[in-house]
Amino acid sequence: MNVKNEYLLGLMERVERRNPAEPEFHQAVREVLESLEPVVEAHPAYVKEGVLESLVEPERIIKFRVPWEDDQGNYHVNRGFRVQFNSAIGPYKGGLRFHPSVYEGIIKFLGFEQIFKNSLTGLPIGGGKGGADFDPKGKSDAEVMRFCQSFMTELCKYIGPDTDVPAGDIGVGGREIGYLFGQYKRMSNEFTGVLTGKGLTYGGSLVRTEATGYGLCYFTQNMLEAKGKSFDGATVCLSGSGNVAIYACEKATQLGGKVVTMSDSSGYIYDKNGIDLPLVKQLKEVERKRISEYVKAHPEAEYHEGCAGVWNVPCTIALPCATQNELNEAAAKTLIANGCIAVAEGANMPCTPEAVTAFLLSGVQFGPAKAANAGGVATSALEMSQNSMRYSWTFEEVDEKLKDIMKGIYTSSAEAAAEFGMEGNYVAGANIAGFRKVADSMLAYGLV
Ligand SMILES: NC(=O)C1=CN([C@@H]2O[C@H](COP(=O)(O)OP(=O)(O)OC[C@H]3O[C@@H](n4cnc5c(N)ncnc54)[C@H](OP(=O)(O)O)[C@@H]3O)[C@@H](O)[C@H]2O)C=CC1
Ligand SMILES: O=C(O)CCC(=O)C(=O)O
Repeated sequence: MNVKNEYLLGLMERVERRNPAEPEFHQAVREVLESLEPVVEAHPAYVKEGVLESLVEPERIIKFRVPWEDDQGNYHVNRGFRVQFNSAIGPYKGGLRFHPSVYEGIIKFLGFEQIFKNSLTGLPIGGGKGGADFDPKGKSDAEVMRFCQSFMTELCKYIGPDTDVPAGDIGVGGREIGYLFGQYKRMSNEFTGVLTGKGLTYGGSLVRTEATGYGLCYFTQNMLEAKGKSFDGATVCLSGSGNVAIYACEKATQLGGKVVTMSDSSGYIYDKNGIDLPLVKQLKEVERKRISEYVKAHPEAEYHEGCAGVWNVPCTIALPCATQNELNEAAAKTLIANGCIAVAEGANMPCTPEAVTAFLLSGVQFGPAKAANAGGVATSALEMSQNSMRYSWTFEEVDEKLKDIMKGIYTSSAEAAAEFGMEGNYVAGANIAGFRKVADSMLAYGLV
């Protein structure tokens, strides 16, 4: 770990020892602890009163069996998780991921990141995350429904509108949230804002679908403006073709950029004329097909097997929006050599630590996930507010609030970095700004 502070070195060693074989969780904790070195030295109470030790330990981990039946009558058992990481500043809040790669370490890394991200939004939401090692890909709607109902039959015992409010993430979109919400309502006999990302007919918020991708572009726009730059005329490379990627593509295009790539876990497309987004929406949101199908309608575009190659395409702005550790040091160096000036993380932790270091050292503006993709959870918190008020804001009202929140996140990250002599380092700035509000609340509570 890149710090001299003995306490932080010891704490990191303890995290690795107590959470073996969870490299993603170690990576997320290491990055935050590195950023906190100057804060801890300036404020010894955070160490003396055990705040940091508590912060790296989830308040609660729920792990459960999810039995379900497929359309052929075969039985399956998956594993479900909810990590309720930190409720110092509000009810646990964070998405559910359904993907075969899910295990406890992935959910812990995501839940840990969520603590700081949620704090940065300025809204009263704690950090949590959940999911299952279930793969919705290739399953029928009926199979997904049965899985979601079984998952919620257990999860409903531990969540509630003032306790823990899950939402979507990889593999959990509007369809899954509908099935999950329906089952919660049935089990609890209450119509309550217990999930976000709900459909507009049953308590969802306008802009929540678009929010993570739009917010990512608003954050990037703030970052670019600080250097007198903008999206206008920029070539943009995007990875992923799910919820975050689709709406990042839409907003980047509206702001004057030309998005030329998108990907899925099989490969990527390159369309030098700019991505045909209505086609991608049809393929991905409606037909649930592979991104390779794009070139059938656009033979002038290219499809390449292997998603990592997307970063070889020259661009001015790169927005990784697929998954963790998808952009490594070699890819970062290629982007830098090709003239990329800004990278902002739509996915959670998509850049490896070595890639982040390469960007920071070369002067590429870098927006870390905790700050750059916080628009999704911020709009979820706005959905919670609307549910509590039994009221709905217009699209324009929510979009304005989202813009203000992203500007606030940019400003607090930039100011915290500058305060500790790391101007322009938004990684350190976001970690410090997100940490302080949570840590000061924990100090106020005493040892709990
Ligand atoms: N949805 C939200 O509001 C938020 C999401 N995020 C983060 O954004 C990222 C994307 O989430 P979201 O768009 O919601 O998820 P979706 O399930 O809608 O889309 C995920 C996309 O990423 C691709 N992908 C998934 N796993 C891999 C992999 N191992 N390698 C390459 N590509 C992969 C998928 O391809 P394929 O279909 O082939 O699997 C798909 O294109 C995640 O890191 C998530 O945690 C962050 C903040 C909020
Ligand atoms: O909207 C939410 O509550 C969850 C968003 C999320 O999972 C994330 O920010 O990674």
